Amino acid sequence: MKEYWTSLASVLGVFAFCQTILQAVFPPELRFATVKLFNKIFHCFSSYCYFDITEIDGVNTNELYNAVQLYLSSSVSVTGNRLSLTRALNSSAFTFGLANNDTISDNFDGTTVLWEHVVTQRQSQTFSWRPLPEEKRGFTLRIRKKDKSLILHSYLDYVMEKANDIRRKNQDRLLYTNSRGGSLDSRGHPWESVPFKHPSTFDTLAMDPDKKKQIMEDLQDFAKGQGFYHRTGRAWKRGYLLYGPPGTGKSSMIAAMANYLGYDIYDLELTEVHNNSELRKLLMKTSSKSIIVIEDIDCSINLTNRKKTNNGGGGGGSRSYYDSGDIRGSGGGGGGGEDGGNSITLSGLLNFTDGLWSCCGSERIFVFTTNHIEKLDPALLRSGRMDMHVFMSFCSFPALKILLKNYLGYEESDLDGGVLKELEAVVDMARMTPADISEVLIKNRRKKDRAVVELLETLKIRAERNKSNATVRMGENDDEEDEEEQEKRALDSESPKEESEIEDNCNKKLEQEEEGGEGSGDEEKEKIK
Ligand SMILES: Nc1ncnc2c1ncn2[C@@H]1O[C@H](COP(=O)(O)OP(=O)(O)OP(=O)(O)O)[C@@H](O)[C@H]1O
Ligand SMILES: [Mg+2]
Repeated sequence: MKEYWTSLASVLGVFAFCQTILQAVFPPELRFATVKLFNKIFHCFSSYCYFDITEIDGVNTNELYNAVQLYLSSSVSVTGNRLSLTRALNSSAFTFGLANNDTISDNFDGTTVLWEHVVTQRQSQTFSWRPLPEEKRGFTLRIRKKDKSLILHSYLDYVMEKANDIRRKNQDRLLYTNSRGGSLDSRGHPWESVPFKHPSTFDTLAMDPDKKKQIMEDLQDFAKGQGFYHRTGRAWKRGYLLYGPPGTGKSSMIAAMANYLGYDIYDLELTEVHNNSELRKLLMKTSSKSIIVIEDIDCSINLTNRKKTNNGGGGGGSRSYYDSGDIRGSGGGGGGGEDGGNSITLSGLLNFTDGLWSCCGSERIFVFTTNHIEKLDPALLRSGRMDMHVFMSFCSFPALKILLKNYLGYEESDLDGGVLKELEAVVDMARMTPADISEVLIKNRRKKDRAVVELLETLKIRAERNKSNATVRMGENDDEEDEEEQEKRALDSESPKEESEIEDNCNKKLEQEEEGGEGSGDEEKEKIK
């Protein structure tokens, strides 16, 4: 044993001596060149090639390093013995990482590669504009020389793509706003973000199931359509215009879209943007896989400064949500179309949605919402800008069934056939929005039977009122101001008088029900189970 230690000490001694001689005799440049030469000779005889992916590239963070770290986290969590664990800000999951100087192999297209996580102490602090971490981190990728040209690029693309998927899955989606009015944050970003936690989904959205399915399929086709858009020479983006009366679910639909696709939302407040170039900068700072939203586009800026098309009374071309019913044509008037000190032009907005700049980045959805489609310039509505126009209407019978299920847990079979028929008969004529209907249901959610009775009463009264309004209107001449007033009344929530009428009717009905169904024959049978 003693001999062993003596020989080890002498070997180390000789090694240290040689090193001192080398350092003393050879200048650093020569030493460096010698090491390089040895490395070269070693690599000539090795059948592998190595790629270093450092955490910091110059002074910038290397995106590939983060991607590799995330990518490997999915496989090391299964195989590794000693792992590092992190949870990023806004993340809803833990990330496993390869421990320092540990290795892991991976398979791609039948080829095995080896990853090593290399961590070394950074030598003396060199000058830098920003403080660098004390440790130098990086990954070394080892690939067989013969496989290099075959897989390197596709493998790294695959790693990046997988990492993005993992990031999206782990991370809470974000809702961005430009409400700071053009000022930038410390990292030069014009957007502020908060975690996006809106619970609306396509399941909770009350609308015609066929229309819903069509939108969901369209979104799916878009998300999977990279190849298609590339082949057809189109920018990978899609525009949706959601229009309809207030409270019909336009904003809820945007949230459902984001939740469905897992995209972030950029809520663009146009009134906070001062000019076209600012608008362009905002666009450039959005990420792919996102939905860019402009709500109430007709109120944001004056959008008729390209050409006036729709003033002067509801001619054939203008559409509005009233077209589907029996009311009027054009909204006329400026609404909120004041410039308000900002100089965004319609052409600026058109370029934003469909100009050359709109293609920087990819996989983006533009959604505009409005209560008054007839006020928008047709240029904004054309395909390519707004590819799909979705009319969010008053509550229909299929939509009502969805609300009953979501709010009261009632399936169609849980309700009496007679009640269902009555609901179906009045719901269209009542022209109530899903927001109004959900309010009735929320109010009575502890007493489900009462909720249905009250809903039915409310619908009946609204339908009756609309019917008599329509009759009066048919008798009068079509004075525009008059119509506007009636429209307002139709959209108003029920008056106090109406409310007490509904209350009385409900109480009467429920009392009769409690009495045990002796009373009014047929009507009494039409009760909720
Ligand atoms: N189609 C719908 N399905 C389910 N809930 C709805 C629907 N429409 C409205 N609601 C309910 O009404 C509330 C208001 O809806 P939302 O904000 O989406 O309406 P909107 O069309 O965007 O209105 P506005 O035009 O005033 O912005 C939501 O919180 C939601 O609960
Ligand atoms: Mg809205």
